[in-house]
Amino acid sequence: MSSTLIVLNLKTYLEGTGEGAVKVAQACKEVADDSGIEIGVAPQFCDIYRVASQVDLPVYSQSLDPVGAGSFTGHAFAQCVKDSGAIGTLINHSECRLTLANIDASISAAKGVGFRTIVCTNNVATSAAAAALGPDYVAVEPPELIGSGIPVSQADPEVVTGSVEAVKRIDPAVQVLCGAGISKGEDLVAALELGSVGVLLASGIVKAADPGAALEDLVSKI
Ligand SMILES: O=C(CO)COP(=O)(O)O
Repeated sequence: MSSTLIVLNLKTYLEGTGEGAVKVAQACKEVADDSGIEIGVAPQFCDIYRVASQVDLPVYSQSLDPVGAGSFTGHAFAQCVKDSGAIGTLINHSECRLTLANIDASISAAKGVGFRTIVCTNNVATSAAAAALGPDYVAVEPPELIGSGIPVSQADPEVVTGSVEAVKRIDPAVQVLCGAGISKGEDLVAALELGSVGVLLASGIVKAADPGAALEDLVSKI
């Protein structure tokens, strides 16, 4: 039985010097501690160090580049992201898409530093393709539902069940998350009932008037 995972992607919703990201991460930690459910947070690169050094919570980068040390201006180098305090990374988010070759190379770079890898996909076919590259998780998020407030579990349950089936067929060790429009307790329950092991989410929590209360609601039904 896989354990439930929630990853909160902060995207570029929060301005300032990281205080907002730390505050949301603290709310995640409180809810994780109270509920026993693993919650991770993916802040902007510039906030990783601050969040990871102030909050005892798994921190992910929002992407990672397939580069080593050297002349790679403007890239996110896995070792430095790790040294900043991250334990894993999103790869190929819909808002930060990569070529197939670079998804593969980013997974290798991430694994090279012991990172947990979450490859985002947009449909069943790309979920299957991502599974063939051997990440820890595939997170299926239909782009048209991202930020819509309409949960994928309701609007497109087949993309979740189809991804779960396809991924299992390709590599049973890869686990599936789903995301897009997830914000409420019933959305998380539905996501789990569709066979995913958790959710990747953003606006429903980050933009809520009280992110802590929104997180409490998210975990309230399991
Ligand atoms: O893109 C997402 C998480 O990575 C989903 O975003 P929303 O939760 O805002 O729909």
